[in-house]
Amino acid sequence: MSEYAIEAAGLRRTYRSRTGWLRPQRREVEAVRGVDLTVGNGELFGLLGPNGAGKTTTIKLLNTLLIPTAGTARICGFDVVRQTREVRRRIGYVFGGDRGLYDRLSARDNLRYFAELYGVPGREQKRRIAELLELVRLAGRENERVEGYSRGMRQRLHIARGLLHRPRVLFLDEPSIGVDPVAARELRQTVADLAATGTTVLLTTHYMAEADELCGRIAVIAGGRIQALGTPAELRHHADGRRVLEVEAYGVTDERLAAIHALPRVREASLEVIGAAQVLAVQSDAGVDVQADVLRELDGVRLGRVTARQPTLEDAYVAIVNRVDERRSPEAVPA
Ligand SMILES: Nc1ncnc2c1ncn2[C@@H]1O[C@H](COP(=O)(O)OP(=O)(O)OP(=O)(O)O)[C@@H](O)[C@H]1O
Repeated sequence: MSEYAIEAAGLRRTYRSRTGWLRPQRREVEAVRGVDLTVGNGELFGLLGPNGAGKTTTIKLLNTLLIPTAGTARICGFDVVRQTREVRRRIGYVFGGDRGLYDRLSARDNLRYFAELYGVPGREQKRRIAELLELVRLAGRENERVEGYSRGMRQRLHIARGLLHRPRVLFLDEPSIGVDPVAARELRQTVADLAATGTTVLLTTHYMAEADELCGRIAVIAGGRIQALGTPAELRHHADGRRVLEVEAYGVTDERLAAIHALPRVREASLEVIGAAQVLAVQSDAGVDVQADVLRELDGVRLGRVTARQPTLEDAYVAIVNRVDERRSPEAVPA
């Protein structure tokens, strides 16, 4: 058995497309710009990054759905371009959202159908399906039609589907997208249980908290490149020596956020929407108090609590990703 479940070296992918009708222009988007990565057998590895960072493209290169423009990748030692069949036998792919299941069928019948499709031998099907229903905590609900399932239950059923043929490596692309917080917690439990069975999991997510809770190591990807890679504790160091001012607000515009970010002693400024409120997090160097400057920029905006706190992993993530935005070359170049 290969030492690594996933290996990527210099992986690149450029999309070429045409835009415009009257004066068509060829455009190239370098979605993945040289990714080097190794994931050990049985690891639960997170790929984290903002929209358009290149996460899905990276996954599709690794799971043989896209061919790399350059570079190589191996799954369990098999080359994703030259040994696709060997690779496909060893991988499962589950993506977010709730398409791809048969609503009129029960969970069990969905799994039976896909087991047939994936060539799971008849005598094994029953046991495997029962095992998986147990793993994704749908045992007891397996005879109900999927149309009555919540999003979280559907997502867990998707995971079961992706595991029917006992893949060594499971790609989980944004599993918690559109799922409510309680269901997301159940989903995280399923992913943790799955990793405990020894399956290697590559998980992509927008949510740092999710990656922090689940993953042994995380790669932060932005602008098509890995910007930082390590355990959650190691990544946290990217915000060492910072302090964070947190302001609850209602109605901060993009312009105001940009103005705060541009303040001379501000290192980062980010905005998160939590229910009806916005939470503005402003990073500065540890010894620097930017509160007065920030509040001046927020003049006229309704504010709630203002607190100073130590940086979290989320702040480290913002620092890593913003660093990229600042020095980023244009993403699309006319061909
Ligand atoms: N089929 C395609 N044709 C052209 N450009 C594409 C295509 N798919 C993705 N892109 C572009 O490639 C870049 C990376 O996209 P990708 O979907 O890999 O990012 P992502 O990190 O998965 O983002 P998200 O979190 O939004 O899904 C983006 O700029 C995107 O617009």
